[in-house]
Amino acid sequence: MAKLLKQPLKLALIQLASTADKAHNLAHARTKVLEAARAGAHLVVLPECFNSPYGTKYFAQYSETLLPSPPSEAQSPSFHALSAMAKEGGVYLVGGSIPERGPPSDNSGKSLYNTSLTFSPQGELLATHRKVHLFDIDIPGKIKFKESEVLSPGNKITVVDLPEYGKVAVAICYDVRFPELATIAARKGAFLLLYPGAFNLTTGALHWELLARARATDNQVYVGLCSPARDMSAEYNAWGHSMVVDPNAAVLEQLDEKEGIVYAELKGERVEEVRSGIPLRDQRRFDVYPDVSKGGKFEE
Ligand SMILES: NC(=O)CCC(=O)C(=O)O
Repeated sequence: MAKLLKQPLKLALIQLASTADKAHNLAHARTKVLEAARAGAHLVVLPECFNSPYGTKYFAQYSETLLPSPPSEAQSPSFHALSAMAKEGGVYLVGGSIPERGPPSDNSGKSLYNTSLTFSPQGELLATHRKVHLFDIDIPGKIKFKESEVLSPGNKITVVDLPEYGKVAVAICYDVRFPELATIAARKGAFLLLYPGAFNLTTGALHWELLARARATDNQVYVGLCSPARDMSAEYNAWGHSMVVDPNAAVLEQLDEKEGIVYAELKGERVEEVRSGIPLRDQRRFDVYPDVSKGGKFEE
């Protein structure tokens, strides 16, 4: 069977310290992406909302228009900055996420999205992922957040082909809580699930590592979670702890809450070794439950 990951890949997750100043954030992201590229990274990832503060009241103010594609510099300075950093560094770049303004995807009339752009080492746009599961939670006394007050959800699963390496799935933060999305992406051949994300101090402590390791265990793939650095003067305090987990759910590297870069060397043999030791792929019972990756529906 052909390897899912064709050759070793050095992954870098940038736990970026962002501010309220978009131009500064873009310039700072460039410095860190080029640092990762100089360190030999082939695939570099930025955090969720890396160019803005994270909060429902900021999405409209920081939003950019991506359509028609490619947008002009005035429509989307972040698109152009990300494309240029990927090209300058000669790396694949998953550009975290940015607030996007676009036509509404449903009848809510809401026209803002939380959107991730992936670029090739030549600076070409390879994929766009709009956050599918919006972060709506209410834990009394701890945290209440409702992205759906202002955002529309995306409607597709995003798997990007990096021709020299293989397929990578990109989703955003709260999407990690939904195992179907990860399983469909893995069954479509992804060797790595990447989630730019900004968990908080309540759920981060409880679930961040657990979910990364769960998605790796379920699917026997690498998982990368890339957070902003924590800023206690901001309204939303990100958990940090960007991490890479291997296909057997071992945490390969993890940061604390401060700015930094996590590096990990991903190998196709490791995916194969884990899958041949515990051969879940040959043991599924699609006679008992449907194959969600083929659009199967459960019938009682
Ligand atoms: N930005 C997000 O989607 C946050 C998700 C989160 O904190 C969670 O607990 O899930």
